[in-house]
Amino acid sequence: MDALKRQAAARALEEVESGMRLGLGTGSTAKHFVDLLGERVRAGLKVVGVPTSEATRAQAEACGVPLTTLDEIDRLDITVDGADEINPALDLIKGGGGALLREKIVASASARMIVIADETKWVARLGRFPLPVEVVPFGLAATQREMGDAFAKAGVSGPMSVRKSADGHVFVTDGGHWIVDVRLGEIEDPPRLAGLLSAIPGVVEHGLFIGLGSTAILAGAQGIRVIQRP
Ligand SMILES: O=C[C@H](O)[C@H](O)[C@H](O)COP(=O)(O)O
Repeated sequence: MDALKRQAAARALEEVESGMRLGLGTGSTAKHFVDLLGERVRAGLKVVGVPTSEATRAQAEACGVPLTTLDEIDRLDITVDGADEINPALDLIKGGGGALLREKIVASASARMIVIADETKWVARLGRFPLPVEVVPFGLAATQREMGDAFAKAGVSGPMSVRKSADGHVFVTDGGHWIVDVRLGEIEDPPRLAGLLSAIPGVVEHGLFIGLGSTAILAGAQGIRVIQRP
């Protein structure tokens, strides 16, 4: 599986040209991209990156990829990032690694978002992967009640759990927030659910990426598929 992730990352690197401003994703697949990008940078490629997490920042710095921020430049050419699920509309579930907030800000500031993944991430309908929802710790129970109402309006339901780290403590995002993972099963109308969740005050962001993915690069046993958003 790791070899497939690296193949998808290598194919995405073919889209990168000198002078580009890049969004650098987070997770085990995006990590391959940053690694391969670092090799090209050390060989002379001129790019600048905006990392989507502190983990990616540390990796990019170690690889020698020059970094900037969205305060210093206004637009990015391409963001390359992984996903937890990808559907045929190239809508995504992201946030399995907890980086969804910065990932969405960076993808939104990019002319193109290239999603890299192994074939197992491709699904007919989003929702098998628990939907991550980033929340403010204050008023958590009230926020979860409103989330439950939003799920009911969107025709889905499922148990919610506050994400824990391996050490048993509550997982805290780079932004200082918590993540509620929701096991919904198939989501019939992801754009509608995305809108309902975004309207809840205690929800900082959610892992539904609607209309952001431009291209998906999927690596599988039969080779690589490149899919453009319809
Ligand atoms: O928060 C994490 C990100 O959304 C990741 O891009 C996503 O979870 C996919 O990660 P991986 O490539 O490790 O499966």
